[in-house]
Amino acid sequence: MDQQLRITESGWVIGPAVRGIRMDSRMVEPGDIFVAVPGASQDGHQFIAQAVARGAVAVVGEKHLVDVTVPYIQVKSSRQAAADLATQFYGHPSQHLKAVAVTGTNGKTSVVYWLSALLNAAGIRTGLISSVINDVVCSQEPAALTTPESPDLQAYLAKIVECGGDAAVVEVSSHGIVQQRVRGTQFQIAILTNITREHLDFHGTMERYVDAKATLFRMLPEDSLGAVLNADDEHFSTIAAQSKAAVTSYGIARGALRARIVEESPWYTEIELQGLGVAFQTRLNHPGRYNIYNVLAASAAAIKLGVSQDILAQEIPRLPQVPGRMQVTSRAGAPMAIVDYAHTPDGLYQSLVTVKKLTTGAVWLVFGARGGRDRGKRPEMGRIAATYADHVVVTADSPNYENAQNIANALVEGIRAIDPDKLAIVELDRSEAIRYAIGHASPADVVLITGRGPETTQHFGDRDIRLVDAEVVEAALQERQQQEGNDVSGVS
Ligand SMILES: CC(=O)N[C@H]1[C@@H](OP(=O)(O)OP(=O)(O)OC[C@H]2O[C@@H](n3ccc(=O)[nH]c3=O)[C@H](O)[C@@H]2O)O[C@H](CO)[C@@H](O)[C@@H]1O[C@H](C)C(=O)N[C@@H](C)C(=O)N[C@H](CCC(=O)O)C(=O)O
Ligand SMILES: Nc1ncnc2c1ncn2[C@@H]1O[C@H](COP(=O)(O)OP(=O)(O)OP(=O)(O)O)[C@@H](O)[C@H]1O
Repeated sequence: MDQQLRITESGWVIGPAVRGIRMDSRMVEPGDIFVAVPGASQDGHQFIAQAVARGAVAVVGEKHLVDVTVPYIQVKSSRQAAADLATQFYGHPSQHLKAVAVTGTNGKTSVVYWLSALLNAAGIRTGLISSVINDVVCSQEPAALTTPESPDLQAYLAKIVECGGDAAVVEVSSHGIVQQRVRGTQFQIAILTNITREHLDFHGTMERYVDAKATLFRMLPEDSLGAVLNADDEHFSTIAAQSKAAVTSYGIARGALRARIVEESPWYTEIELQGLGVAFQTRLNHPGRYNIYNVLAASAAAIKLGVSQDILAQEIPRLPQVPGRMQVTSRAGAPMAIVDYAHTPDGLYQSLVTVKKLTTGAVWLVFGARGGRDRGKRPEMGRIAATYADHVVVTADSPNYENAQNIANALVEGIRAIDPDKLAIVELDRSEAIRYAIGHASPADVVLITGRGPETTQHFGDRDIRLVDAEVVEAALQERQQQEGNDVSGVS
């Protein structure tokens, strides 16, 4: 076969027989180009022979290698090459779309879902790339990462174009930015929700974490529709200063688009949106002040993309439930159970203060912390749990390769520092922990289960367990009902 990959002074030349770009040898099919990436736990260069055996027609890598049996091109950065190759191979799909990036510590998925709902309601056919699903307008599949690797992202964007999409809303993690997964994607708008502590295992310091987020805004072309930034966030000025493109701000206290709170109830907020050419009153049927920020972010971007005030006023009250975010299950005579994805200190704080307003009873919190991630946030999350919950059940999240008991101990340390009496129990079996809280709570109480939202798999080293919090909640509520039925029949 003719050589299918060359690099020239003007860039990559990809042959007509190339079928795709792969960074994982296990996914290689005949005709693919394999890009070997040195990773945190493995080195992609070790898998070149496997990729070639599976039919790779060319290989790109960072090491000097002489024994590769197909054309091998050495580059400075494999991740950069993968992004450049993928963007070119898929025909620069973002240039045919209104592409919007959403980044921030918390709220990305909510904003991505809500913005795509607003755009679709306005007749702008919108694809959605998120940590929950990747929806390419004519089909969708579950997501593996928050931001797909660059070849996958470009393939999704190309599919959105092929399916007749007009826009794409992409959830962009800080890992994704640093690992160049969005390189080559031409965004028209980049949204920042907020920046609080997270992922310091990966970034090292808050300064580097903020700078990783800022990279996305440095990437925005001057003639794009610009940055949409939370004016109430403490990092607003730092990020705004780095955008060459226009900055549109939003907020409750300040911002070009502001939300005046007309009426605040535990379950909804009546808000008046003012600025950017709109002024109207509407109702957000999702609890929590943080969701006002999420709707502001989505609305500001929607307005920039031409969505009218009438559509916003009509659609905001029916914005969808984001899977696993404040997902409520209630049964008569039993405590209300809420599954939420809060997994950062600020997310947990927001979630707890919101839930506290939903009940006159006590708040039970069932939570853990993910293994292999930012250890420093654990005692802080323990302190927040003890401050805002009435009873705390410590359990396992996905421990990954860490010891679940050690993770729990770090959470307990934070709880004990505030109030040892808040700790109801440490139960590492997550199903049992949820059962315990639902079994012991009073009907007026709320049981909040945080950290995993809609996730379906708990990872213990190399062992995976299927576990969906909402399913365990259902089973626990049924058990409670049965138990109460038995108790009543026992009495009579
Ligand atoms: C910490 C991190 O970002 N890890 C990512 C990184 O893994 P790594 O560097 O450890 O890769 P590795 O396992 O050492 O393998 C190195 C290379 O060899 C390849 N390989 C590996 C095995 C094999 O048999 N054949 C093969 O070709 C891998 O595909 C990879 O390209 O590169 C891999 C592939 O390029 C990613 O899949 C992997 O994401 C893992 C799955 C992950 O969980 N990442 C999380 C931390 C992540 O990125 N999360 C953010 C969001 C976080 C948030 O918002 O909370 C996200 O965007 O999803
Ligand atoms: N604007 C916000 N500010 C603070 N906390 C928020 C905000 N929006 C949502 N949260 C909390 O964070 C949790 C995760 O929300 P969401 O999934 O929208 O964020 P995310 O940034 O996409 O997280 P991830 O990237 O890890 O998927 C929610 O369940 C809620 O508890």
